[in-house]
Amino acid sequence: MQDNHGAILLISGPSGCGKSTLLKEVYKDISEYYFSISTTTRAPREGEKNGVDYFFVSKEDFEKDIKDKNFLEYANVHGNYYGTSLKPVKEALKDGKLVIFDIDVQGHDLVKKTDLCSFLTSVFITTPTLKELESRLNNRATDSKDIIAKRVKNAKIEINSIDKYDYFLINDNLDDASKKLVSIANAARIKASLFNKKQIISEWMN
Ligand SMILES: Nc1ncnc2c1ncn2[C@@H]1O[C@H](COP(=O)(O)OP(=O)(O)OP(=O)(O)O)[C@@H](O)[C@H]1O
Ligand SMILES: Nc1nc2c(ncn2[C@@H]2O[C@H](COP(=O)(O)O)[C@@H](O)[C@H]2O)c(=O)[nH]1
Repeated sequence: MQDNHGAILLISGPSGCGKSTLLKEVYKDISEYYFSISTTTRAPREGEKNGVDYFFVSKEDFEKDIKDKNFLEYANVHGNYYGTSLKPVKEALKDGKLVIFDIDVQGHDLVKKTDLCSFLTSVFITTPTLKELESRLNNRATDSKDIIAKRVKNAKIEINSIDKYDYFLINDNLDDASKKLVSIANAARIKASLFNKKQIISEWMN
């Protein structure tokens, strides 16, 4: 019986709640993972590297990828395209890796509709308050006032999707939140391994 199962850990949450910061902490404590690097039409921020943070592409190239069916999911988020490439995700799952998605609520809904949903564990992350979210976006100082206002406005819409997720995590104290996320990542592998139920039942019956 195969015991090397792939799994998907999908995290969403309003811009600035600390998803990337939390993931950096989690990577210190988990192994055999693959972070799905998204493709986006957003301009790179200072310090962001192509192929590390995102694959930064033009709108035309993104639309060609849509046409060629290269995405598992894609969405317009805060005015730009973002998408998850299907091929590397499938390969990582085949290799038994824990595949990590940092995607928005629309992407979550779309992944849930695909045949990869059996591998999925999802977590919605927030700050304790909306004020704290705004303050983190301001302190991060990577976006203009207009962009921050748009992201805070969208946060109020995104929070309504909270009940669609398996877990809800408040990123208040970073250390506490990252420990909880490590536990969820480990549970995600166990959940995906239950996929083998049918195989076990059929072995018992034959
Ligand atoms: N627990 C925390 N307490 C205080 N500040 C935090 C905490 N976690 C993250 N931050 C800070 O909040 C800011 C936003 O964090 P981060 O960039 O990780 O958010 P994000 O959810 O990945 O945002 P986006 O969706 O825009 O990519 C950063 O400046 C980060 O240092
Ligand atoms: N539906 C998707 N959403 C994605 C993807 N990659 C990132 N995101 C989400 O976009 C926002 C904004 O990110 P930022 O880097 O511009 O601050 C954030 O909520 C991400 O989770 C994707 O491939 N698909």
